[in-house]
Amino acid sequence: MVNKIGIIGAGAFGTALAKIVAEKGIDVTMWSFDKEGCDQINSVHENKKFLPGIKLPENITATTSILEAANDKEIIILASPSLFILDSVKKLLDVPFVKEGKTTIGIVAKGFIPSKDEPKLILETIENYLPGFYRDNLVYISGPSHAEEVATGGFTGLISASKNPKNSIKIRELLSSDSLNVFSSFDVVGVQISAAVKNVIAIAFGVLDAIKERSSAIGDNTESLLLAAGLNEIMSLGKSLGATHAETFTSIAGVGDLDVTCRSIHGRNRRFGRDIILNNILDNFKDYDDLIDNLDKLPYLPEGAVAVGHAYKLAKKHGLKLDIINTVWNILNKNSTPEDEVKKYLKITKF
Ligand SMILES: NC(=O)C1=CN([C@@H]2O[C@H](COP(=O)(O)OP(=O)(O)OC[C@H]3O[C@@H](n4cnc5c(N)ncnc54)[C@H](O)[C@@H]3O)[C@@H](O)[C@H]2O)C=CC1
Ligand SMILES: O=C(CO)COP(=O)(O)O
Repeated sequence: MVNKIGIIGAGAFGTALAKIVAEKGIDVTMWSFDKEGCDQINSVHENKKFLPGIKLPENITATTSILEAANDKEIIILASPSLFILDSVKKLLDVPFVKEGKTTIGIVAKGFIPSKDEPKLILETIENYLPGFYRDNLVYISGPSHAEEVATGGFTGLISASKNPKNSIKIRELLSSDSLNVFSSFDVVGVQISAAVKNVIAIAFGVLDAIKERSSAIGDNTESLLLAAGLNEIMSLGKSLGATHAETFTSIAGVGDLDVTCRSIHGRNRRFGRDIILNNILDNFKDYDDLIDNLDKLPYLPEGAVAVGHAYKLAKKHGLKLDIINTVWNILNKNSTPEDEVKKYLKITKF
């Protein structure tokens, strides 16, 4: 029986998972990037910036020392956003328990990692940094799981994907609770592609959703069309990159997460798409690079804005015509107006 774990990253999701685990009587040490957030978790038992209004159990403690959070823990969950995950992994390399392979590592970040040749999946990148014995032993955790609902006990399904079934079961047992139902999968590639690309589709969905408020040319029918087409793009890219199980895309890791990210009021990628239309948010950035360099100026993190650049490159490399990914890429690069890009995608002339 595991009695203490480390969670690297004290954002909304890391905190929500910490709460689920701590309520089972397992002590949780969280690594927090920011000192103020760390102090708040320890003093008032709340993560006011990333998960406000949620009282945290007292067996969750926070620290700004990765060593303290990760050493001597049988399981570590990496919950930094995809943009920063590699920095967190590099810091883990000095942790004796990690160096000696004594820990099982789960990862929840959704996105790609840039590399010289072509964008890489999170697990394969992390494996290359960690000692060799972690190869094929990491666990990827995904599924439709907005932190706000996980933290308040909203019934949620998750997928625990690993090439090593013992490890996926270990994470499944750690996270399973009255409100969290966790399933195992071997398809680490399919699950990761689904998680990264649904964020891109959700930006397109948000754009459409905002236009829907202004025009009867876009309705629920149009949005479902986008969802179905989006799932096809996820599947095409997934198959090209080595997804092993077709069922991944019809599971909670595929269509489930796509649906919640597109439709939930908690969805940040959807919100970003809506802000593009309703608040002209792209006017604040010179170009795509400026947007990516200044993502931290937004009040929320739309990881799909980063993922679209990677997905666009991968689609090109694999000779895939993925129209929604192209549309979001064109919108963020301001190749024409978002409305014109949507018209082009739908092959219509006016709203
Ligand atoms: N929020 C959600 O509902 C869910 C999130 N996820 C995934 O979990 C990962 C974490 O997302 P959230 O918890 O939502 O993040 P968040 O947006 O709530 O928090 C961002 C976190 O990043 C930290 N941070 C900022 N700059 C940093 C840096 N330079 N280095 C390291 N950390 C830094 C912040 O201190 C904060 O802890 C993401 O990849 C996301 O896709 C997965 C499922 C659900
Ligand atoms: O992955 C998520 C839900 O499963 C969170 O999606 P957003 O990043 O769009 O909020």
